Amino acid sequence: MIVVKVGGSTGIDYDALCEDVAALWREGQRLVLVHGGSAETNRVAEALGHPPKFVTSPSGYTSRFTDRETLEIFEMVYCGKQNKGLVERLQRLGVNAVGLSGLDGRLFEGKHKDKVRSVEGGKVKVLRGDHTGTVERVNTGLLTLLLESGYLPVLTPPGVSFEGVAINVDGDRAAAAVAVALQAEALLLLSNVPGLLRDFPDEASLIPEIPAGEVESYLGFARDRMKKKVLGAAEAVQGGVKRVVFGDARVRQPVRAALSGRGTVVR
Ligand SMILES: Nc1ncnc2c1ncn2[C@@H]1O[C@H](COP(=O)(O)OP(=O)(O)OP(=O)(O)O)[C@@H](O)[C@H]1O
Repeated sequence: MIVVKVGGSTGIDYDALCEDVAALWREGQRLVLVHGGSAETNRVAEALGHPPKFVTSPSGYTSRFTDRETLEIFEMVYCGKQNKGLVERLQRLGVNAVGLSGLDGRLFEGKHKDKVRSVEGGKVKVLRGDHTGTVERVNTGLLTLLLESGYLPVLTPPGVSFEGVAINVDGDRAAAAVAVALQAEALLLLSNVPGLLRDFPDEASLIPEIPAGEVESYLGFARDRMKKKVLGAAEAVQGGVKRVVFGDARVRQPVRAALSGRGTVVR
């Protein structure tokens, strides 16, 4: 079992990704696909007159402030355009893909965080009305049911709170939770960079390998949202996933490339 998370940043080649996924699936590789949609969500939010707002916590993590309207735009893009775009590509390639959000069947369940602390102009402010959370429980039973019946699950945030409210969860960390829940042999986090760069955006500064026990000490190289990927990788290896790869989703055969060790390999 492998879990592949493909981001939603600009430059990602979704056709190449789906061709690779479909070929591997036909060869018998069990797989779950998780995806993002941040760039398109920003574009649609601007177009709808509700521009995105990002907050940086005192510990340096950046996240989308998700009020109810943002959550609805987020769902339109993640559960709509992005999810169905991937499912359609896979269906055209003969793979019976099923697209679900973390709300469906309580696939990604966690605690609703209504408040977020944000550093603005050197001061810490508390913002209320946030719909975010962290995945604490994965509905493994539903995933197994689908996989055992021959369906390829294509999963996306949002998740669901214990009270049944939609919450924006980080896609990389959700993918890590799925990989741990399914005891996957590998988690591939594919985005629009070659891997974790020591000196972002210099692509020649790729870090080829990170020992599993030292992932968190590499957080310092990651800026803004890359930090969540590094955190997700740490959570996956701590949860028993043997290998995590930060790979490039702009290339042909991006899944095979990451599986063969191209990118940043954590093990
Ligand atoms: N040290 C670094 N190495 C590589 N990328 C970095 C680094 N620091 C910051 N980044 C940024 O992290 C981005 C990848 O994270 P991001 O969450 O934006 O991507 P994604 O997973 O494709 O999107 P989504 O949030 O839609 O799933 C890169 O596009 C890059 O701009």
